[in-house]
Amino acid sequence: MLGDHAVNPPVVLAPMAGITNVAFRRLCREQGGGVYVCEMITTRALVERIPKTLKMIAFAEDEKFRSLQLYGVDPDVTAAAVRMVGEDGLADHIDLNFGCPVPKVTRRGGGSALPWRRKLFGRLVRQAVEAARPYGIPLTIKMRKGIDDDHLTYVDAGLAAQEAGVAAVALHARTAEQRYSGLADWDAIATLKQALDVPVLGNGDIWEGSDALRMVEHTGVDGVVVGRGCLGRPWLFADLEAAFTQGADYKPVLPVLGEVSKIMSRHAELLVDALGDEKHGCADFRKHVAWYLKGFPIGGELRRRLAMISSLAELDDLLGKLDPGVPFPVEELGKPRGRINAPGKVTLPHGWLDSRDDDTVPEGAEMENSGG
Ligand SMILES: Cc1cc2nc3c(=O)[nH]c(=O)nc-3n(C[C@H](O)[C@H](O)[C@H](O)COP(=O)(O)O)c2cc1C
Repeated sequence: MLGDHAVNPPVVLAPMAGITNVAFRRLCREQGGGVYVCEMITTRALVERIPKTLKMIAFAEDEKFRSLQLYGVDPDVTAAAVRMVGEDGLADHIDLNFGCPVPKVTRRGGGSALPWRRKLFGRLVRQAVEAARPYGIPLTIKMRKGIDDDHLTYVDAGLAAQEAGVAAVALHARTAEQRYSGLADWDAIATLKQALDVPVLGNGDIWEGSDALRMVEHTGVDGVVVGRGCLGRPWLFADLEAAFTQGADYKPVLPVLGEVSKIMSRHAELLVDALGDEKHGCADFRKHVAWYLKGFPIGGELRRRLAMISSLAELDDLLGKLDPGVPFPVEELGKPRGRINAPGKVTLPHGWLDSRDDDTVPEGAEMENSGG
């Protein structure tokens, strides 16, 4: 379906803006096999060759299946971006983002707002697939259930994407209104799987290997997409591989604090390497500290100093103060982490919900900046 897979069914690292850069992808790849998607790239910024955007699509030389997520609203700009990826050989797989719920995206009609405008959505996906075809690049989409419970789109959008010729469809089984709150609706994933012939990937609330097994059993999906579960736990990919290889007999391998420290150190080193210097690498690493240490009994002062590190030597010095033998806090298993924000009304362009069949591109729809 998507390149060669070391793991069956395939495991995909969900694109996460600000997280899934070349350093984090390498860290995860060192743990297990899978498809690792880079941060979201805005189509307009790509076609305009904005240097910051081009830098974001850096792949490591040994990254065999280079996977890119594009965000666009205008079918012509998106098709141009896809052609550019093909012509310049920038990636081996393109995913289109129809899941982003943040106001700066949905108020322009993008991300999770777009599938509601079914003609525009269909045209965009069709043009993108056609643009990717000559280069043999598989194109997938990632979407939410819909805008809210009264405006669900996932079955229609899945069918339209299938007709347009996508290689697979991923569903984050929440509405945009839910953001990251509540539980993902795995029944919706099962419904989509029943409705489509192309492979369906399930996304939402995989915190442990056992969750992935349950999702596959419950929904029949062809693969799983994992987001927040690997924040501070890149070894989740080793667990997922073990779970899919060993089935119900699998037992998670839980690292002691000394092993977590080693992974933290490695992550920071990779970030310094990827971002060019200690200042930027260490600043980027700070947001990961709380995720790595969640639940471990560590004093507040040490935790605070770790979250403010500015050099690798300082990080190693502070990590050296931790007791390496402290066992993994098992009470944290299965608990949500990362972004868990409350539901909120979705900001949409004026009159968006009243005209499903309007296929004009909203004015100012294409964003200039990638990420966020
Ligand atoms: C920090 C963060 C950034 C995200 N950025 C993107 C993004 O750029 N593109 C996208 O399709 N989804 C993005 N997502 C959503 C995830 O890909 C995923 O769909 C969501 O977290 C649900 O999966 P999970 O329950 O495994 O976390 C982001 C999520 C988080 C937490």
